[in-house]
Amino acid sequence: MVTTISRVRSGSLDDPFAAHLAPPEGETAEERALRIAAAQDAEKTSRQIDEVLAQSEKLLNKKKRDVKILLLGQSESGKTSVYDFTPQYFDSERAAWRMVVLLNLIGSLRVIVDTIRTELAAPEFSLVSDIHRQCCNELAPVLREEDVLNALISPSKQLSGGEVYVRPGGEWKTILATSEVAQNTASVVVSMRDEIDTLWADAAVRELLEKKDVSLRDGGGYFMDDVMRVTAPDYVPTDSDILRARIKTMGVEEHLFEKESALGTRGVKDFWIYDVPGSRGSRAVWSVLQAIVFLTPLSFYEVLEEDNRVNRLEDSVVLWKEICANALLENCQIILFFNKMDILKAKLRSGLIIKEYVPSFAERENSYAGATGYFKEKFRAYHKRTSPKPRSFFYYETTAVDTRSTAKIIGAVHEEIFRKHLHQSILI
Ligand SMILES: Nc1nc2c(ncn2[C@@H]2O[C@H](COP(=O)(O)OP(=O)(O)OP(=O)(O)O)[C@@H](O)[C@H]2O)c(=O)[nH]1
Ligand SMILES: [Mg+2]
Repeated sequence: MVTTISRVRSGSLDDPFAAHLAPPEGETAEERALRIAAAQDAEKTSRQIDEVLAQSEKLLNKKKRDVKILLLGQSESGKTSVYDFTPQYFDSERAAWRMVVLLNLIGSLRVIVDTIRTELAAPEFSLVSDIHRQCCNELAPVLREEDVLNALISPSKQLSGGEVYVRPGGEWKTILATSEVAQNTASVVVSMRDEIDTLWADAAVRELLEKKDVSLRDGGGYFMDDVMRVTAPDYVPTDSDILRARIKTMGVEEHLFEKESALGTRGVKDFWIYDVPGSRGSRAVWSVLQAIVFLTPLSFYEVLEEDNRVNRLEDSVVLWKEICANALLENCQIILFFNKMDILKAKLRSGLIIKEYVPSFAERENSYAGATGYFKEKFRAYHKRTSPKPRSFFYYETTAVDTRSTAKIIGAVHEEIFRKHLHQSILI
């Protein structure tokens, strides 16, 4: 979940672009230990991702004449969503996605059961009673299935921490679709569907969740309102279920996006899209790319989940400059997507005042056009200033969850990338 900061933190910070990663003032020894432990965890995850990427590099090198596009952007920027609009892509995979939906459902159920148990353990008057305790006990076998499935598909237990990570390459889909263990999980959930639904429909439970500020609806992976539908024995996920389902990829995910055989002159055949979770990919992979699609939400009003002292937009800008300046990428097209524009519009409608977060925005028009125009110029200026040699600046405003408009934009982007690639391979 993302925390919202109320204001720019101190007068000395001009705006998010100027803020820095220094430890907070007055940090206690305990806070310091926690911060260092978190950094070490992140380092470990990043090392594992690098290993996967090193393997991918070999794969990439075999695809010399194909077009290779890397999706980049901080965690949660929309990299995976932006290519999720091709329904045919999912057709063979619905059995696996059914399991992801069920896993997401169990995840929500776990949050509910934990909240009830905590309340039951509290000494004072409680909203829930022994009936709920019994209900939670009955549901324990369902909750256990979460670990069972995670053990089946997660490459590392330590990394999962309540969230499901899978290895890249789609192998997990085959496992989920075909393994007996997964089939058994589905049967356990199906056999308890009435109990799950009853618990979710319980007024006291709803009141408790509200009182404890437990919001299950944020983000993807929310299926509680569809319990009876998604736990039907013959349930097959719809496209929109698949888009909503949430699973994290550990390492790079490779998609063969489309056969460009009609355009396949001079052996240029396919478009490969690489989706790397988190923000940074391996530098070695960069040298073989034709294009990077760089995603950033304009979330100047938010701080990073992993470090609440760093503004999210500032973090994106740091990465943007690094990408633009990198010598390995000097021939690579970099295409900027301002994503989650639906959220920005909604925030502005509900009264967001930009200059309260970005003082340098000053008296410019506090509107969607004002915001996108201002930040576009910032990104363009960094692009121009840091690129090793001149190159065009490509920029789009996107709402990745709006699949139809995104499909159009991606189509245009591919055409542009393809044209440049063809041009270059003729020159070589
Ligand atoms: N409202 C809205 N939500 C979006 C948009 N793009 C993505 N999301 C949601 O934001 C969340 C994160 O999107 P992902 O595509 O998983 O982000 P990611 O960049 O792949 O994240 P990692 O894999 O963790 O690096 C998901 O719940 C998406 O449904 C958008 O344009 N608008
Ligand atoms: Mg992703």
